[in-house]
Amino acid sequence: MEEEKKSRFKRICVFCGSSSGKKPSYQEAAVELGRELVERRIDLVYGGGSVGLMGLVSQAVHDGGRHVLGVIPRTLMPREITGETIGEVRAVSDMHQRKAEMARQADAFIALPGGYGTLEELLEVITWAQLGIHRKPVGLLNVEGYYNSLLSFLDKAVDEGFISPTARRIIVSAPTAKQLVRELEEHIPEYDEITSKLIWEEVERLNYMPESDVPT
Ligand SMILES: C/C(=C\CNc1ncnc2c1ncn2[C@@H]1O[C@H](COP(=O)(O)O)[C@@H](O)[C@H]1O)CO
Repeated sequence: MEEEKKSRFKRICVFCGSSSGKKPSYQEAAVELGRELVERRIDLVYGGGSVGLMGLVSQAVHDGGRHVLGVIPRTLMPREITGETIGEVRAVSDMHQRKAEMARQADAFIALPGGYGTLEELLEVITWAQLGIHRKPVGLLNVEGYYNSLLSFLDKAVDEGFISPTARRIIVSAPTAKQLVRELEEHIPEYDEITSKLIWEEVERLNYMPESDVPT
């Protein structure tokens, strides 16, 4: 009998398209990621609802018996906009509260293919990591090279002196869910000296980002 995989993460936040994308491989990757979380006994936090890849990953985690938490702004709650959310639903007042709550609840982040919403969520948690607001790993599931042009752009930003090599290494990318989660498990975050000295009192006061108790 195969031994159950253990994880250092209790809950992972997944950002992904509210659309399904044109290639079946995007949908397969969402289901595969959900199953990988189940196999490692990791719970899910995501943007709520059942549309697009969001519905596929949340259904796979729920079907596997893990806890699913959907964080959703009240405006997006009508079912005709977002669809049915399975598992626990947490209503928040706006999109900013949603990102903060999803980040607070997670020990790591993974972005599947998606559009503006996914990119915005991904770049925000990377920016927060860069500023030392959190120390949670950030993964990019680069299905069939979907994010190659983004990764090339980030390399250009390093070459041009806008992103430090340390900050570039915040993103862990891999082509499959299995590889990505394995790499995130082993990832040791690095910090620029200046940012590691910043104290985010305001952030802590608002209870946005308490330190994760995930061992690094
Ligand atoms: C109004 C439209 C769709 C609403 N549906 C959404 N339901 C829940 N969460 C959403 C929705 N749209 C965006 N999000 C959040 O952004 C990410 C997906 O955005 P993308 O632009 O599709 O990549 C996702 O992680 C959610 O947190 C009509 O589009």
